[in-house]
Amino acid sequence: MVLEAIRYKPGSLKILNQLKLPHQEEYDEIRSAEDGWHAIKDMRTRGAPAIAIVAALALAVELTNNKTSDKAEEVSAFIIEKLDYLVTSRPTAVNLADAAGKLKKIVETAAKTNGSDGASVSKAYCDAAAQMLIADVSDNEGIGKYGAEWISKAAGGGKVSVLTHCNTGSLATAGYGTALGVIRSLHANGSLKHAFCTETRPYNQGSRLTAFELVHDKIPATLVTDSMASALLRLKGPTERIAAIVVGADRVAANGDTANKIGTYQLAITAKYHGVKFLVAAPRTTIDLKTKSGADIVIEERPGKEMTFLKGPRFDGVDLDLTQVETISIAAKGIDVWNPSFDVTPAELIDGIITEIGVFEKGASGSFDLTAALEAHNEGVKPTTVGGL
Ligand SMILES: CSC[C@H]1O[C@H](OP(=O)(O)O)[C@H](O)[C@@H]1O
Repeated sequence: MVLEAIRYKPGSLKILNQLKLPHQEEYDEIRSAEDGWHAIKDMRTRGAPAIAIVAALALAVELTNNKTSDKAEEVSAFIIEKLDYLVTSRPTAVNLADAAGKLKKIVETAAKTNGSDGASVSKAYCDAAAQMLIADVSDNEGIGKYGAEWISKAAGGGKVSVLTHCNTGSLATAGYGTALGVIRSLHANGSLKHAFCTETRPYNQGSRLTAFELVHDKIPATLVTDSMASALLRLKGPTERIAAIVVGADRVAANGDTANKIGTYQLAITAKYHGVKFLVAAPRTTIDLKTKSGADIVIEERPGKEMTFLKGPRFDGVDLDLTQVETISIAAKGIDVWNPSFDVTPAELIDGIITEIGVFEKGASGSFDLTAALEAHNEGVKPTTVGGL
């Protein structure tokens, strides 16, 4: 059975409540932009691509089930206002802002079309939002293909072991995944020896979500603590040498600096120290050419209680009562808690940026110029797709 974080049909949107995984698989009904905003803010749905798609579809469901106006301009204004609100739910992942910008243009164009009315503007929006769900899966399959080819070529062929951080699979996207999509493609090609995933404190995207996906797909994998990940790169023997670390992204700046889940930067430093390839996997909708470098990326800070409370009511199969959970939290009572959700990895530590159109690598200058690379692609020049520098 395919893992679905998002279930959509015209007029109905359900999201898999990821706060309850892996213990419970429950879908929450999303009926409006407001419902969508809260689902994203609470992290019942998360992952840069999934955030954008859920936000867009939440508004689509609201438009489908609630008549707003017969006037094209009024529906256009309503949609734009709701999109501006949805973008405030989480600031770092650019996919949501990118989607909102594209959807606004579609709606403004529809409203200016001769003979348009409220219904035609609403339909133009809903059709575009629904298309995002479909396009994301095919983008991720392209990321998987190019990423697997690149890693296999860089490793000189044979089976490779790969480490990943956080969750970038079907639970972070419309399906298949980005960095986890690369692991899925390596596995499908018969090129994966072993996958390692980090637990990814404090939300535990790795131990709760990526582990869940790897077990679901029967991919040979081992869960490790965040602090152990670096030591793994020195290990020989049963783990064999890890050929690459592949991670997702929430925002890639024009120079290749990348914001991703907290803990990514230290993995990149370790990879550089041990001569292990470090790759970012993301669709082009995660590349933000307006952000010139990582210094300009806003890093979301989440509530400290996400660090000081155990997730969910169960621990090791035993129901924890609130007193026990409170005890754990008191350990942090009174102390300051800092919980940034992301960090920024400088481009100098990144060997390649895997996208659905190929792998961007640094030029002779030793740096990425994604603006030029994307312009070249638009003129028919494909990025380096296989192999090292
Ligand atoms: C393909 S998901 C990209 C990105 O999103 C995750 O963050 P969060 O779980 O807080 O939404 C993580 O940084 C992934 O790498």
